[in-house]
Amino acid sequence: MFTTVAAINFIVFSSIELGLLDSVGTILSLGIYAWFRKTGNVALASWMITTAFTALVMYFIFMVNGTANSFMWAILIPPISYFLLGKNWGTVFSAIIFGFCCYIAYQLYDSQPAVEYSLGSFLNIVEVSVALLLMFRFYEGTRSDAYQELSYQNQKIQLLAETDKLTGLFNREKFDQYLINLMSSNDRSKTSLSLLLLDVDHFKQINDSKGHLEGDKILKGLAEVLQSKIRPNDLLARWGGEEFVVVLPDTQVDNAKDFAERLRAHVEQNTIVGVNVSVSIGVTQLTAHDNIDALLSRADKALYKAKHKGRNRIEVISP
Ligand SMILES: Nc1nc2c(ncn2[C@@H]2O[C@H](COP(=O)(O)OP(=O)(O)OP(=O)(O)O)[C@@H](O)[C@H]2O)c(=O)[nH]1
Repeated sequence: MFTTVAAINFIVFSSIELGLLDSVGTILSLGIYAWFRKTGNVALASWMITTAFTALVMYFIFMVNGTANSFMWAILIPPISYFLLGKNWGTVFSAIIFGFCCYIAYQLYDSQPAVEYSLGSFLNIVEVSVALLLMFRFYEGTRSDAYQELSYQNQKIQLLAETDKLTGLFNREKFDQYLINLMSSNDRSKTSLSLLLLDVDHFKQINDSKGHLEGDKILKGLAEVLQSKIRPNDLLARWGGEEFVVVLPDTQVDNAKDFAERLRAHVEQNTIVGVNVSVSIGVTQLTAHDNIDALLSRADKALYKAKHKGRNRIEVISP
């Protein structure tokens, strides 16, 4: 920008002084940029640019004594200083430049100069307008890029916060949240909602004989099997350890029992990553007066019953 303005001043106005001033601006900008590329010191480069630009603008306004719409150049200081130095120093630099303009304007007011409108006045308006336009375009670009990046990172954090790392299923927090929402949604889904609590049998023995890593693979494999068996509206989550929970909306307990039996049989009849495993499942249904704890406690009792009765089976506790 300085180079263009310097050329205009040298060629159009034949003004050595203004041309030199803008050449100093060009040299300073290039010097600071080169220094920044070498050191990567953003903070100091921002200070140097803002200070140099503010000083040059003040000197220019002083030199032409506020004539020819030279005050326009002061408008560029707030966007530059706020963007590069932040809220506090942006305010300081803006106050300095506007205070300085008021001072010069006050002198002019006293001396009551003739109103003049020259090619210089016009070019000052054009140059500052173009600079402002480019500056705000750049700011908006960086703002929307930052916003997009932030949204993306937020989504990632949200996903991490509600996902179980090993299986990729929803975790217990997400499960709680989902169930609370579902239970408060409407009465019909409230009372026809069933829940399965599923636990791998003798998993400690599997871990002991095959190793913890193999145990992890089995949990992952089981999660995939369960996921492939549920409906799109059902929710499968890892309850913790070797326990999984399945929420079946719009499902009466008899249907939930049949589904649980099919799941159990499927696991029994197929190997998971080459290992024979079995699961026990506790089944129950939500009542109109249940809260989450009461519902889960019933499912847990049903699961305990299944374990107690020999494992690899399902047990139902109806409300
Ligand atoms: N590999 C692996 N093991 C886990 C994980 N979470 C819990 N476990 C193991 O799961 C086993 C659960 O053991 P128990 O609670 O005694 O239950 P169990 O051996 O399955 O016996 P029953 O439930 O009574 O049939 C423990 O050995 C835990 O270390 C995990 O993320 N990965």
